[in-house]
Amino acid sequence: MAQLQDLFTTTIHPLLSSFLSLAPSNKLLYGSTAFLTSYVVLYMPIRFIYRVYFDPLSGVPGPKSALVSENLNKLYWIVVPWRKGTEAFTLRELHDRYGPIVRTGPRHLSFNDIEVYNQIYKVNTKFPKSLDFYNHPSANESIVETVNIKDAHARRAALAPYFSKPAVRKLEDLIQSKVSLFLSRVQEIGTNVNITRGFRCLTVDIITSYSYEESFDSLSHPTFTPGWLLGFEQLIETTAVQNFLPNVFAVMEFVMEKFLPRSLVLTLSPIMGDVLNFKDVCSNAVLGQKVKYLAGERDMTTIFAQLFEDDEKRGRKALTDKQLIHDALSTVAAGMDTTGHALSYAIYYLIKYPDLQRRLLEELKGVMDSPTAEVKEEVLESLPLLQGCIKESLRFSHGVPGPLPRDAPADGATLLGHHLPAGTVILNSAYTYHTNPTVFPDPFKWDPTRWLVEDTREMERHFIPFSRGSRICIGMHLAEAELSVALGRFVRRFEIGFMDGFKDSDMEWRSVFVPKTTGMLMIWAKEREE
Ligand code: HEM
Repeated sequence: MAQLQDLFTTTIHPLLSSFLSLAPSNKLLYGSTAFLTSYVVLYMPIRFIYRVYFDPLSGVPGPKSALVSENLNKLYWIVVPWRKGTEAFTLRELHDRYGPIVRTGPRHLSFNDIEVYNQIYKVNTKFPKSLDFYNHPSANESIVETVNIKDAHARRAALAPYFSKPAVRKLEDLIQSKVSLFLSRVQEIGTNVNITRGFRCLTVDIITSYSYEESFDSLSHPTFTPGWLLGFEQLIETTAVQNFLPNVFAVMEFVMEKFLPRSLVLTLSPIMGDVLNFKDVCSNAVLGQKVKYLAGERDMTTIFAQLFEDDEKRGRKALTDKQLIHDALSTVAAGMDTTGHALSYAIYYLIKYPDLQRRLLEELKGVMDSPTAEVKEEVLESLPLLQGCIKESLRFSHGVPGPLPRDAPADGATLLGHHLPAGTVILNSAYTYHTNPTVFPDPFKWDPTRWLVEDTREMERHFIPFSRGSRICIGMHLAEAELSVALGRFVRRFEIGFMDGFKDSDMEWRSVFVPKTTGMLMIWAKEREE
């Protein structure tokens, strides 16, 4: 006790007194330096030791460097240029090194075990989407980012009837007519066709016609490059930053949207300008429709119309304007790039492997006697090689390749023999499952014939482009119909080839929520003679 008193009078007291006698600006400087130093030199090492040896997750294998700081881990994927968007690849490597469960951060566990996956992504799951990830200010009130299980269930229930298989069958005329328009536009352009963007325009015109009665009319753009698409491409680039600094992004967005003329925003930050333009297109579409609906135009058969009013029978409130805008934005995003990307991969590989293209053409000729013949989706769905090409392209594009994080429930969970306390964030990446060499031999080979064998059950069990369970992709049947009709009719109609200058490396991707290729798929297309 006497020693403590000595320490106080000889060291601490003089230090404190001289600190208190400093000028206020010096006080701030020395105070923050002392705080930062003790944070880095004392707090961080002690916290690190606790995480490595004493934390409830300390028994889970994984790189110890990942336990230093949650924020540094996130920052790593944002600021190191060559690591941007490569998290999915790293997670797969970590599973190769450490096994089916890896601790990838202080609170983060990644899994590579399909039974665990099925337990988490199931109907009536107790594992909600994690706010650690679903917090992007531009979409955090959308259905996709609704983390509360009950709220998400109510919002899905309102949309589900519009996306069931029978409902999508009723959309066949719309899908076929948009595909016809798309094919004639491709024929007209003929050379230097940016088919990556072409497929995006096709899928977005379908989903916007269904959502708002009027499509964005992207297919009529001379080069498939409408302004809003550039905005979308920029928005998707900002997802990691939005996730890391949601409040900063939200404030920036708010200030730029409400207080600055758009021309100035476009000069100061072209990315933000494009993002806001894209947001405007989506919000004008949905709010414009709401005005018409509330003015008495009630005979709309679109997805959004029923969300403008309370549904007393089901105890559901009308969506707020912010929810409507976020849904409009995320439905376009969810439905466009995923489908477009799978179609681009199919075309890329069919050009690369002409023998497979010839085989597919023969199959298609069996149901379409001329390059421009009509064919029902139902018929295309029954063609084994076409469906093999679609499955393989979905396996290669993954839907969302990186983790779709879920939280451990409030009372924790035990997975693969480890207890996960509440607050644990659980990661599962489609990329890891889709490239498992035991299930998909030679996994990086695009091989649609792997789906033509008698027993595909093991592959199907590991095939998760649309996710599973109560948060499975709501647009899955629509996407499947678009994929069959667009790919089948495209290959039957055109001879195709790469443009000079196109390189295989243009199709390499990194994950910005959805995959983003380094370049665009540039092709020529010429109508077949027979
Ligand atoms: C090949 C095409 C598609 C793929 C691979 C795909 C994939 C996915 C995946 C993996 C999820 C789960 C995301 C998560 O857990 O956070 C999802 C959710 C969703 N998808 Fe798709 N999607 C496709 C097409 C579509 C289409 C055409 C629509 C049309 C509207 C759509 C609308 C949605 C919506 C609204 C959700 C959120 C569901 C929820 O959170 O409960 N998707 N999709």
